[in-house]
Amino acid sequence: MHELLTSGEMRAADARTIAAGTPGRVLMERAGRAVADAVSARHPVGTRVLILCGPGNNGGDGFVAARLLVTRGYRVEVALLGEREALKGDAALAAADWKGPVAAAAAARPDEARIIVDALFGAGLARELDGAARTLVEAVNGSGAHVVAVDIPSGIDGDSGAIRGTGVRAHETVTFARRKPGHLLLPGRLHCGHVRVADIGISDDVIAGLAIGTRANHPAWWRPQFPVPALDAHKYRRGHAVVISGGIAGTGAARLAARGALRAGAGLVTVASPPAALAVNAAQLTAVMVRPVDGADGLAAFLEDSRINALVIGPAAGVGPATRRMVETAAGRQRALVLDADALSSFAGDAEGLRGIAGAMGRSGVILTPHEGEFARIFKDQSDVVNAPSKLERARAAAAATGAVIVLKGPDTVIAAPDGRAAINENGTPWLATAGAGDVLAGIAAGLLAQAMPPFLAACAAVWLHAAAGERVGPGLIAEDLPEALPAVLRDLLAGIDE
Ligand SMILES: NC(=O)C1=CN([C@@H]2O[C@H](COP(=O)(O)OP(=O)(O)OC[C@H]3O[C@@H](n4cnc5c(N)ncnc54)[C@H](O)[C@@H]3O)[C@@H](O)[C@H]2O)[C@@H](O)CC1
Ligand SMILES: Nc1ncnc2c1ncn2[C@@H]1O[C@H](COP(=O)(O)OP(=O)(O)O)[C@@H](O)[C@H]1O
Ligand SMILES: [K+]
Repeated sequence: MHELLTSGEMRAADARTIAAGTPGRVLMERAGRAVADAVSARHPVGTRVLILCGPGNNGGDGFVAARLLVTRGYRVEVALLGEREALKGDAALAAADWKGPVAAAAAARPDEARIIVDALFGAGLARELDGAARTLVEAVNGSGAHVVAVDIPSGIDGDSGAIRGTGVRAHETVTFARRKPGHLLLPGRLHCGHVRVADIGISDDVIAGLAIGTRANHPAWWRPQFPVPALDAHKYRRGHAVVISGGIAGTGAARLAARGALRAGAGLVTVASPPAALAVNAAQLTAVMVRPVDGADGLAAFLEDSRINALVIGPAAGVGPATRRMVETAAGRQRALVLDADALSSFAGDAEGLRGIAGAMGRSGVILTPHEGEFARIFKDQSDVVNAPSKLERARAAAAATGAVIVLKGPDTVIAAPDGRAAINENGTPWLATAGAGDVLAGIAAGLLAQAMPPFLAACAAVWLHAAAGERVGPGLIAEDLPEALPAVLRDLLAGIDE
């Protein structure tokens, strides 16, 4: 149920269902019924409902909802954007079954409605809203009515979440079969309100047959591979993660990451500290160990210990050749890697260099955790990456370009694998927008890599756990709280209580 369908994939699902014997008009009837159900679930019979229908099948769903709501006793008004004679196919059939008046869109009075059903544009949105469509959407947004969007708020691009000209701000959205990327990606998500998925008879088999590559990031699909210590576990079986510390004025970030890795379950975690910062690190670490490691040569010597199997490089590490050499040293010794912050900025404009790193890693895997600023810095010369049509596709293109798992952070974090799989995260809280939160995320990812979780799933799990920890702490959250919130999050996760 967590697949996210593009408009093209939804069309394919529709076509396959119709080919298997369910007429399109029946799908539309079920879609319209789900919209009518959403209205009648919350609003008393007799309430005035304005249904705004567009020129395509989204409008057809609106005509069905109008007919059903009248039979249930609602005071329904229908306004159509475009000419009734221009309606085609199932939408024309649905309009013919509506026996009430149809006003022109220009005559609609959104400000007088209690409820507005937005059935203007759905998956067929093809360009920016302008003219009458734009005026109507702006009137809806200014109306104060409760707005129910059909499929996706009109003006929101279902594939990218972008606003095309202007976009309806809905209180709830009823979509069909599965959600679409635009329901999760910003700014689309902010326009959708509560999203409910209605079953209109597109089967799970049809969806499975489409081999959908994008999902909402949900534990259901990575929990089976989530590392849980066996009865006879010992710490070395749970992996040894290492975090490279910055210099004397920049040690906190590494400690945050290290604490995240330890709480995520790595058996041992060591902060590898420049000798000059050793005392600062040592004074503040207990369960996390600390070792003096001097530059790339020091790291090479430290990595003689083959039990060290995952590293975080980047938090407060410093931008420049010294950090790059650390990354190259770790990659050459085929340890799983999480590259964050300064390690990413050390590859500004050099996606090719990162590709070399991922190429040197063999099967160990590398996870890159850029925020938007770092992402833009790395890929500034890769127009196919920076100009991809959505955050989802940018992350996917970046993963393909580097051969690394990409975690493109933010309120709608996208996790993408080089093989094209991608997940959009939806849990979390804006309280995570605080210094050091990203360092903890890098550490959690490394903790899972140390326990041999496959890199893409480890990245998905880390993002979800980090966000769930953020939700649990909530107001007042500081980065130090996140590792400490993990035990309760993990307990619920492993008990199957999904947040
Ligand atoms: N695919 C499916 O499985 C199902 C689809 N259904 C509905 O069908 C919708 C998709 O229908 P369509 O493909 O007909 O597309 P839409 O109804 O979303 O929009 C297409 C129409 O809008 C016009 N248009 C697009 N962008 C415009 C703009 N910016 N300004 C003015 N006009 C614009 C197009 O010329 C076309 O006439 C879905 O969103 C859903 O609501 C449902 O009936 C149930 C089944
Ligand atoms: N508004 C938000 N809602 C949810 N999560 C957020 C929001 N803003 C930031 N985050 C998350 O917080 C973390 C911040 O990381 P980052 O930008 O690297 O900050 P820092 O470098 O200070 O640690 C990321 O995991 C990001 O996804
Ligand atoms: K709509």
